Amino acid sequence: MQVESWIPSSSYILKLIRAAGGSLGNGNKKLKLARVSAAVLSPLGNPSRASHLFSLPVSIKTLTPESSFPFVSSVFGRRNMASSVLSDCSLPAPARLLPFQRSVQSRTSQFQRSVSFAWRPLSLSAIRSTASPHWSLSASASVAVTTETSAKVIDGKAVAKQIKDEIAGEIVRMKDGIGIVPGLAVILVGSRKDSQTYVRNKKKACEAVGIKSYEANLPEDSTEEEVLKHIACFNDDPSVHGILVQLPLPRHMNEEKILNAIGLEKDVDGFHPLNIGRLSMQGRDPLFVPCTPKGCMELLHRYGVEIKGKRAVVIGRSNIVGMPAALLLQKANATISMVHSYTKNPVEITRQADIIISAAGVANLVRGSWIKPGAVVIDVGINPVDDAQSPRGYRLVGDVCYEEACKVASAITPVPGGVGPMTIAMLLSNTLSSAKRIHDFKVHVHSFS
Ligand SMILES: Nc1nc(=O)c2c([nH]1)NC[C@@H]1CN(c3ccc(C(=O)N[C@@H](CCC(=O)O)C(=O)O)cc3)C=[N+]21
Repeated sequence: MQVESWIPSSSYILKLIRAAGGSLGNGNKKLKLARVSAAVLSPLGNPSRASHLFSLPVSIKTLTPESSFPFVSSVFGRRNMASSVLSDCSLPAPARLLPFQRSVQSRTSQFQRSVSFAWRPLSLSAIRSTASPHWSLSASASVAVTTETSAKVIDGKAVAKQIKDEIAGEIVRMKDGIGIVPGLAVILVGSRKDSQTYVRNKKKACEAVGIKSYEANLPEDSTEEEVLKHIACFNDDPSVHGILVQLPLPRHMNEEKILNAIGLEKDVDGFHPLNIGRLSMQGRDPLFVPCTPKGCMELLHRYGVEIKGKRAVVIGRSNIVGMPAALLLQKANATISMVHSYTKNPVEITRQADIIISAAGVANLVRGSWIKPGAVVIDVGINPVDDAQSPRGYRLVGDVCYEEACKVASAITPVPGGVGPMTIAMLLSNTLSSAKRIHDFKVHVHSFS
């Protein structure tokens, strides 16, 4: 199955809703408690599948890619965006149909066993040589193994900040050494609010570390040729070391054709098929690794999580996250399984994992019961759920029911503040290493990139 073509069947959506603790059927009592709110994004703006749900007692929103609802399933990209915003696992307990029922005693002992794998209690050697004293301090707090277990929070924001500081230092070194400043060009087509926000954030991040940013904003109705012309221009521009075409592109454009036009040596997103192809081959290395999966791996490394020989499950198989994440994990010698919309027993498979990377784009899909005690959980999902309390009218939640997962996992990334900031840090890192490669500037021993 191609993720691009994935529109979940209504039965799958129902399964997800149930898995997330929602209740859809008979029994008013259950219903009252479940307060399920589901949003189904129809890639064609056609609510046909969603309409099955209208007959059910859940509140459904049908979204189109043009909808003002931001950030829908960024992990899936455009045509494939199908997101169920399900009952929040912070809702009253009865909505959680899959509680963890284990005695405190046994849970503790299981933790002690698993912690020994996840945390070589973070000795300095477990952390990459780039770790600053500041960092090692925060990372060295080991996981509390108490009766009231709570996962260590993998602080993506702090790691990203540290990486950005390292990058800024390297950029000064490069500028002083050879008078070159790395440049990143971002092409944005159309006026999606979420894309505009992402592009703005990338620009700010570039400025903060000393990368020069270039921007091409094209109207929604631009032709493919116009986009290709801009790419050709940036390909030829020696001050540009990285080119990023913000996804998703408008529907009338051929994403593959456009991404293929980016010069391989400037493909800082790592989406070029040759880069992805090399990622999948033994003994080959891509010029660039896609930013989000690279950020996930960096978090695992910096928190001293051993990958070799471990069982890893990746949920979702998009071109930009799930697939490259699985390829990276297997390159790091994990045994990987991929869970997707056709997987018959996702809970059973996910529960075997020592490391879970979830990139499904479905809010609260992964419940506590999906997680093996002591597993490390990386949550890539950035799903908006309505929240009247929030100034934006929504808040972001991950694919993982954080509250439940905290009690089972040994470490977990929060949303926001987990993988998201790492994606941007990796983009800066890829841009810096591109500039270094193009200008043959020596990689600093301690530099990040
Ligand atoms: N060519 C291309 N490359 C991408 O890498 C790419 C893309 N297109 N299209 C959209 C997705 C999404 N994406 C994110 C980057 C940062 C955050 C991020 O920093 N998130 C913050 C929260 C932001 C907020 O609060 O609004 C966090 O998780 O803490 C999220 C999502 C990159 N993408």
